[in-house]
Amino acid sequence: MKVNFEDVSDAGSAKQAAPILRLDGLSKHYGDVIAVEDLSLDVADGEFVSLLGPSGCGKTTTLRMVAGFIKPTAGRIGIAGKDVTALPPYKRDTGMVFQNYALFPHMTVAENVAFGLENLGVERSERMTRVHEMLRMVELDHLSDRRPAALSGGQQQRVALARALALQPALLLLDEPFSNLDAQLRVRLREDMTRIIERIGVTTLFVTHDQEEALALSDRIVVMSTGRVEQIGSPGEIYERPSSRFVADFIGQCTILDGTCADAAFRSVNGLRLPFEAPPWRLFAGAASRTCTGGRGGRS
Ligand SMILES: Nc1ncnc2c1ncn2[C@@H]1O[C@H](COP(=O)(O)OP(=O)(O)OP(=O)(O)O)[C@@H](O)[C@H]1O
Repeated sequence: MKVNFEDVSDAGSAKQAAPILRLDGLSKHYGDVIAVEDLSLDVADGEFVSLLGPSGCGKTTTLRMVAGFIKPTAGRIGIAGKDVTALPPYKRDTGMVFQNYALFPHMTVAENVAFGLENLGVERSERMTRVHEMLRMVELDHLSDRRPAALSGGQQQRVALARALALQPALLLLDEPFSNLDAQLRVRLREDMTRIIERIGVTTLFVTHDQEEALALSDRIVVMSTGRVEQIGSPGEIYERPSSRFVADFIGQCTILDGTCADAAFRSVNGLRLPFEAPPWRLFAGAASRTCTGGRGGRS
């Protein structure tokens, strides 16, 4: 898929419904290692898109190029109507939540959430209003004076989300935010986070290697393998019409007969063997406040 990059700068004009994120031919090579190769993608306003694939497929490199922490070898990145390819992270209008929370240990919860706002020059009273609004949203207002070490993993990750959202970013970047949490907490935090993200309506790019998570949460999924895009589609499309053996294998461990996923194939989800008609997002539909039509019910 190739995109025309020229109309990104029209995002503020009346004629567009320009994407919030546009990647055009994005590549990253480390010598002979191809981390990401020729990735093009548009993410619409309010969309929740997952980068999904096995370890080493280039998900994190892609997210970090979008955030501005890694310089692409080739290609361009547009965010909210601006070519940001050459801009530093703090000028990109993104908020990021990392796998390991990345909170400042010497600061209180409120100070952590306020930190980015201070850097942006938001004045004190506005800063305090936004900090408490965000902490109320993640239900941690009562812990605003605690330091991160006195919080559980789930609470720390909610602080990290509050910190990212306090910046009111055009694009929220989530780098495996649930992977350090135990299974039960993971599901609970996932529900909380997706409810908040949906309420705010912020456009989100989410990195995960967890098929079930991607199927349950996403409007669209980008399946990657060895730096390349294998398929982009809604959870329903990816699950029911995998475009390659790799996608079929990776998404559902379905049985492949004669090169196609056979109708009789069964998929394994949480140790259960499910027939094709019971796609896994249905298992999460209630938990993740989703409809049963696939992922987030498709806002696009
Ligand atoms: N600084 C680097 N130097 C050389 N190779 C790198 C570097 N960073 C990443 N790579 C390689 O680029 C490829 C993509 O890495 P990346 O971290 O993006 O994968 P990933 O899909 O996020 O994997 P994981 O799920 O394990 O985090 C891998 O083969 C990795 O070894």
